[in-house]
Amino acid sequence: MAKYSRLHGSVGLISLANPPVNALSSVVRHAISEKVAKAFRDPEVTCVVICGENGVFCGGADIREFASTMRGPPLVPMIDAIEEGEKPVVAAIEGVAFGGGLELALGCHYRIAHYKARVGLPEVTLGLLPAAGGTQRLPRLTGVAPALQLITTGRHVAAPEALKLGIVDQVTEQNTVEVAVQFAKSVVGQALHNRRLSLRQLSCPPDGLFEETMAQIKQRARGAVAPIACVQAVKAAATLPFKAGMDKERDLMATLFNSGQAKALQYSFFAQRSVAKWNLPNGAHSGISKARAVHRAAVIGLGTMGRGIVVSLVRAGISVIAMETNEKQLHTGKKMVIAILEKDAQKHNAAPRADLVHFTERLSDLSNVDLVIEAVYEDMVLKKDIFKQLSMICKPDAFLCTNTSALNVDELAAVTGRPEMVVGMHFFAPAHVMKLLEVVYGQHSSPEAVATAMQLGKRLGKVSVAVGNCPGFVGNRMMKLYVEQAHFLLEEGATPEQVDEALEEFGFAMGIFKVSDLSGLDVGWRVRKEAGLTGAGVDWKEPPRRRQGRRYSPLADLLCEKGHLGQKTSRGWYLYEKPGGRDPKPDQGLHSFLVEYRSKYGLKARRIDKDEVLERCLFSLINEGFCILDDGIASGPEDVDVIYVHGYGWPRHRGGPMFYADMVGLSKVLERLEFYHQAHPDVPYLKPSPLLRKLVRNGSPPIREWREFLKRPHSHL
Ligand SMILES: CC/C=C/CC(=O)SCCNC(=O)CCNC(=O)[C@H](O)C(C)(C)COP(=O)(O)OP(=O)(O)OC[C@H]1O[C@@H](n2cnc3c(N)ncnc32)[C@H](O)[C@@H]1OP(=O)(O)O
Repeated sequence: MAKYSRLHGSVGLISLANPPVNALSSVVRHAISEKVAKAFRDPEVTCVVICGENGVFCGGADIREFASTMRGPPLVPMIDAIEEGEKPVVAAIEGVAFGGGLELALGCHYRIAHYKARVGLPEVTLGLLPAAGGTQRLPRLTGVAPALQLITTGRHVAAPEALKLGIVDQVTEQNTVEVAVQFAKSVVGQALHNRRLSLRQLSCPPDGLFEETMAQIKQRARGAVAPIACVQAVKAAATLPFKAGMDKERDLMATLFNSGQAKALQYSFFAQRSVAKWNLPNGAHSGISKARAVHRAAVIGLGTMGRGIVVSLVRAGISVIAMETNEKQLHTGKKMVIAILEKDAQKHNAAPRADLVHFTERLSDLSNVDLVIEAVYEDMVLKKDIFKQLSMICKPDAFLCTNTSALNVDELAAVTGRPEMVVGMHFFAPAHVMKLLEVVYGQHSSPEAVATAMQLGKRLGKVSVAVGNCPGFVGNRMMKLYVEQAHFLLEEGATPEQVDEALEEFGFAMGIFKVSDLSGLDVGWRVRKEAGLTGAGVDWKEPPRRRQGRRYSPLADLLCEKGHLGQKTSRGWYLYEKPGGRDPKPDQGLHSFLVEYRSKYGLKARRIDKDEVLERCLFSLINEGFCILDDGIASGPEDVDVIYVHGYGWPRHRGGPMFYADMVGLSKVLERLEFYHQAHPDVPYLKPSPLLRKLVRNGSPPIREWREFLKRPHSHL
């Protein structure tokens, strides 16, 4: 809704009141239309100010309404009516003016923003375009190039930048509404013609701007259609009269609005918010569990992961003790951490925050920290030794966290005298860049420990998801099967290029073999050795290409044995021009190696099409996602999807693996898994999960109803 009052006798003040973000629901749109008409009718009112209650102007259209038939007055005529009015209307922007909120402000004749406010048109991130005149008015205000950049990326800008771009007329550090009211009174009687953006002429955009932008977008959008429609709409602003541009904007929006991509992106928006409201099988949940403040933290191990974690903590203003026993690693780690912090400082024109980090070789220096994150390499014996020592050295109420990506958190907790204070904090490399954090609760982790790790993740700017303890947790447990299928496809006749091409066409930023070359083939090799799948622990009585009773491909192990570890050695699944090279080229040597390998094991190469690549790789991963839900390791499909979108390069416009399964149709996923399981009985994880079967039996309910089919958590609290 929106409230109306009269200030100083002549100023009509309309306040949007729809907490928490004053979204433009049908009720709000109705109220705004009514209040604007009332102010325009009132002969005592000479000017109008539109603001939002509770320090937020407006978070845009109400996204929840998109799933049903849109009711209430549409935005376009409402905004047009404001612009056409004969009394000056001023938008007083606090907090945010996003999407329809900014479009509403663009319909006003003036915009005053608080210096901390942000404005933007993020519709593209929801699979849409700004269809309430945003694509037509913004270019007329800022010029075509800046508008094109903002609309195609959805980037938000802070008030000072908005002022430079001409989006707002004034920025204030004082009470924005009061400043806007005074401003509105001061412009009464001035001509409004020039303030109506729809009447402004656009200056010619630079030559080739649209072609270049379109080419860049096609390259980086990975199949997303909304950015392309955004370019077309802005081009219409630059080439057509306002009214015709509005028609084009409306037509383009009509094609996007009901698209699968828009549904996926809107699902992702809410999924990301839902994971913050975590709940555990024992009944603990975010609503009742209090986090403890972390003032001082420590990171053990200054390899790639440790360094990134230190940087993330410092960026959040937390003082850190960075501990590393290897002198050379300590030296290199320190240099790299300081270099990143200095680069940050340069970027923000501020002093480096290196004073927040203390580097040490002594574990005993950690006696007074609130929370420790162990980030040494994946060796259970080493980690146990560290946790035993930490348990004795750290103050009794310090949380002990491990950055393990797959090892048993309970086993580590068991060697400490405080298992309730132990949780996993699984960061993704590079930790100062990647958004995802899996917070792994063990059998004994206290709600306070989980809440503290989740809260710390939020403070570090991460998307944190609480997950249960099992080998690989959620992300890596699913990933393992996807990687295995890709290796099997090579055995059966595919090349790394064919597999990667299919995955990249699907929307992954990089195919699985390119990712493997980038991270180093030795990472998985070490894990497989630990698991007894290769190296000294193997039971050689088993037939070749079988381990622990099931199909196994030793292809990656053989490459590792040859020293082909990926980019760092210039050879892996691809060829690189030099060690550390980034540009993968097909490797004829690798192709010959595959031919020899198949011939050695009597495997007949066959043609494998893209559909099979996608089904084998993605459906096996999805099937494991259903098992994870059934096991209670993730509390809902949104958790799995958020992990895959933010940590594993799953294309956001496809929502995530579980959302994708819903889109494809659960019965189709089940039918294809049954087919592949029959064809490959020695791959047990292709057997459809009981949860998937149960959902299909129950008529394949939409994803938002899946939680009703999961085992209910039992409260032990
Ligand atoms: C006819 C088609 C027209 C389309 C034009 C549009 O306007 S499309 C919408 C464009 N707007 C956006 O994309 C903004 C989305 N929101 C945000 O970026 C952020 O929520 C925020 C406004 C910057 C606030 O961030 P903050 O971190 O403070 O809070 P949350 O993100 O946690 O949000 C709080 C709750 O509000 C819900 N919510 C936010 N925006 C909307 C919205 N536009 N519509 C509906 N609901 C919204 C959000 O889901 C949170 O809800 P909870 O139930 O508390 O989880």
